[in-house]
Amino acid sequence: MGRFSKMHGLGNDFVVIDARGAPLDMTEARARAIADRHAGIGCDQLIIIGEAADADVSMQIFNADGSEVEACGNATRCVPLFVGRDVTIRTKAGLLDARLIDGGVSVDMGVPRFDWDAIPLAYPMDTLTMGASWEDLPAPAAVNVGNPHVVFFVDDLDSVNFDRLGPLIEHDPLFPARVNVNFAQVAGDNHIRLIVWERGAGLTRACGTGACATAVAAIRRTLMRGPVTVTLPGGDLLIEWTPGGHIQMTGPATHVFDGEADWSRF
Ligand SMILES: N[C@H](CCC[C@H](N)C(=O)O)C(=O)O
Repeated sequence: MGRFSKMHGLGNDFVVIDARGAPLDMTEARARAIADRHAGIGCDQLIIIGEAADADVSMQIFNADGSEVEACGNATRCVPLFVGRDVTIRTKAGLLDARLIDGGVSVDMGVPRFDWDAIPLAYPMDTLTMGASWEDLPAPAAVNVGNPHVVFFVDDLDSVNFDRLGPLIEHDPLFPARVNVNFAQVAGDNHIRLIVWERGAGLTRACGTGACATAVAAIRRTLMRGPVTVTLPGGDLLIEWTPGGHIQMTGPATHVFDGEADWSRF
């Protein structure tokens, strides 16, 4: 039997497995089965905490479709709560520092990247205002914050057909690694409303890396100076970034319950 914790960051929910001392051979199929909300435990992402030679812990991230990915902002905020102290985390995207603060967690999410081949895109293109369009959406920005994001700034977020445009753009051949699709509306000085169709998970109640990518794109486009409050369906994140620097993301993390499961059954 293996122990796990059910956790979430603003409603973006996770099954977090402690594999320190007991490495777990996770496959895409097994991750998909665990994440399944009908036949499994159910989550947006499956998170495996392991040992690391160069950090306090390692973190593996699997989307609900089973795909293993590089970064997950909301889950990164859950790790210090799970471990019980401030931690440096080894991820596929690099080393991340996460520390407990009054009422939440603050994470250094590293330096964003903007080159077309760092997003990645299938061919060279400006990533501040992309030369690509989908139906009546405006030209987006693209940002890599450990994982790939495309950001559309729209005038009326509530009029966007997320369920149609989300998967259409996620799977567009312009994005050889697929992409997380961010629909953003400027809501005031240093305030953005955001809804994210996540790569490998669909619409979620929050996306931490999406909030980072969107705030960075807004500052790059001089729509605001920051720090930026990003309001997602599940609540608010504070994103701080100045060009050339690291992104600092601050927000809540929630532990819901602990459980046990026989992973060989999935
Ligand atoms: N769907 C993302 C991973 C989870 C990101 C999100 N849950 C967050 O909080 O950053 C991807 O495929 O890159």
